[in-house]
Amino acid sequence: MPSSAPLRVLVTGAAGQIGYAVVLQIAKGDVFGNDQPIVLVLLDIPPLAAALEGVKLELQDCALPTLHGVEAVTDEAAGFKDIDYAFLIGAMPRKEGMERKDLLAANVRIFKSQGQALANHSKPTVKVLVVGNPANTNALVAAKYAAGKIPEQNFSAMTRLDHNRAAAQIALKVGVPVGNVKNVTIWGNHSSTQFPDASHAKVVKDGNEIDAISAINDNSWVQGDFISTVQKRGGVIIEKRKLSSAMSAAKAACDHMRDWHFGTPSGQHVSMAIVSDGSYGVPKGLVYSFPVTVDGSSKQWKIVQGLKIDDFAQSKLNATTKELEEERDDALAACEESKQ
Ligand SMILES: NC(=O)C1=CN([C@@H]2O[C@H](COP(=O)(O)OP(=O)(O)OC[C@H]3O[C@@H](n4cnc5c(N)ncnc54)[C@H](O)[C@@H]3O)[C@@H](O)[C@H]2O)C=CC1
Ligand SMILES: O=C([O-])CC(=O)C(=O)O
Repeated sequence: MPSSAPLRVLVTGAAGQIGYAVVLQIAKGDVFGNDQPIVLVLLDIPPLAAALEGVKLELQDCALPTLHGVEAVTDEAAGFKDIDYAFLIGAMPRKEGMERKDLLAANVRIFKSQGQALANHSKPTVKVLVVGNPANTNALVAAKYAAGKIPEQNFSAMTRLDHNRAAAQIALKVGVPVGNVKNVTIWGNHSSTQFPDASHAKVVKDGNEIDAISAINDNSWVQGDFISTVQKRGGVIIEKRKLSSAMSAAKAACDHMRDWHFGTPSGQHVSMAIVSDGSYGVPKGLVYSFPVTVDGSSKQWKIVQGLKIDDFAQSKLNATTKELEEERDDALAACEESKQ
């Protein structure tokens, strides 16, 4: 039987397509465990109040022992009150032919306002995952507007979907189940400049753990199709579904938060976009995807240090850094213009 006090978990955009896919996984214990009670707080915009209420009713109808309460709200102050974890998903998705940074003007205001709401209403220990695009820069904005109240280390943006996509591509190439692949890395922005890096990954093949590079044995693929497939996967899904990834995005959000809550398995790292501390020469303050390990008891992440970066990798790191600097400058200018 559940014993500890319920965690308050906020999902924004809960009436949207990722929201609908994510809430069940959170509510049934996939993220915080089967013996951790939770109260789910669902936030969306006022025109979606009825749809949100419908999601709340369905969650009640799931009869889940871990779900101790569901609140459906359209007011930020109520939504952010005393929360322990925030899945910030609510934002406009891109359509065919757009880059994620084309969403900046529309979405950045949401994250400025939610940064302020976090500062004013949430627990100072709250852990924040930004999914809404452009995710890295939205997280930078939210962290900036919560500064002084919520430590910047508590903010992250989602590159776990890219990480999962990269592991899946390696598994398909080598012919092993995806569970046999670990330690891929996504560097930089959740955009087409990201650098999916197989060079530190390991694969279990025929019962032996070996370097993914040896198992793949095709360097032109590692430096070519592997990278471009992962970089462009979101766009391909939109082309085919006419909607952006939702099932896989929801699963990745749950993976990200589960590892933050419980810690990463020994000997494994995952990719999280977090506020750069200057590691690997990435300018401090950019929200940049790094290889990280998480200690489950302190819930603190650490950037894996000392990975070898060759000239090829460095040029990729530099390109995604440049894009993030431009996004940051555009976002901060847009925040200055919005007078709320
Ligand atoms: N980081 C990543 O890997 C991924 C990010 N995304 C992004 O996630 C976001 C959500 O995608 P979908 O669920 O497919 O979109 P959707 O359009 O189905 O749902 C978005 C929901 O957010 C709500 N919303 C808008 N403004 C809000 C606000 N201020 N407060 C609360 N809710 C608000 C909308 O009313 C809508 O219900 C998009 O920006 C999309 O590009 C999508 C896939 C992967
Ligand atoms: O591509 C998009 O716009 C949605 C997304 O972020 C992804 O699927 O990675």
